[in-house]
Amino acid sequence: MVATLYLASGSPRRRELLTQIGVPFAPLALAIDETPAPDEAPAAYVERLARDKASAGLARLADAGQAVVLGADTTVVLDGRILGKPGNRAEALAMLQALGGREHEVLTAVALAGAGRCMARVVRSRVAFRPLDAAEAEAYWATGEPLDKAGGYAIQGFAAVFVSHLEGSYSAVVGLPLCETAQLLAEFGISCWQPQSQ
Ligand SMILES: Cc1cn([C@H]2C[C@H](O)[C@@H](COP(=O)(O)OP(=O)(O)OP(=O)(O)O)O2)c(=O)[nH]c1=O
Repeated sequence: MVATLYLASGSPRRRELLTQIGVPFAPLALAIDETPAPDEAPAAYVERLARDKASAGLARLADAGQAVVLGADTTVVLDGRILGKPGNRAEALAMLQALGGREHEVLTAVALAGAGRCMARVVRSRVAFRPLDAAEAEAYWATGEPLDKAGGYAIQGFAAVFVSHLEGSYSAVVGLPLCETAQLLAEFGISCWQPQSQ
């Protein structure tokens, strides 16, 4: 019997990305503390959060024996420093100014929990921004896009005009590495490209 997949995420991007590869799922709302531990390395941090989201989601389900839960986490890393979601305008402007004219990393982890195990993958991408001035950062803030995005920007949105180079996984930067996600799903017997009626 094929397990039911649950997506433990409030991110509309993750819902869209999973739908893009033809994987049906049920949404699962979760609240997880996303504070990094002291001196936690960025890759360890995103993997821990993705695993926590998947495991906490599974623990919430009555039919956990038949379920697989997907959790994911994305963070931006500049000079080894984790840039989470900006809490306000000043933080967003500072992040954008710091990212301008530089290359940074985007780390996304995806984890699947079910059938007594939890498997995770971490995907690392490099993104370069062209230089941007204070007025552009301010104008970008005014679009409303930065607030709920790691690093204060959305590559899939208006911030695309800042991105001069990308090396790695575009879907991972948006929030879910689709190649690695499909491989993990296959480990749990869940295929992609499923007909919509299923
Ligand atoms: C860098 C970048 C991040 N993001 C988003 C992806 C994630 O939604 C968000 C990072 O925060 P996350 O904590 O990874 O995810 P979330 O809080 O939105 O959703 P949940 O924890 O419930 O799964 O930033 C973009 O949409 N585009 C980008 O270019």
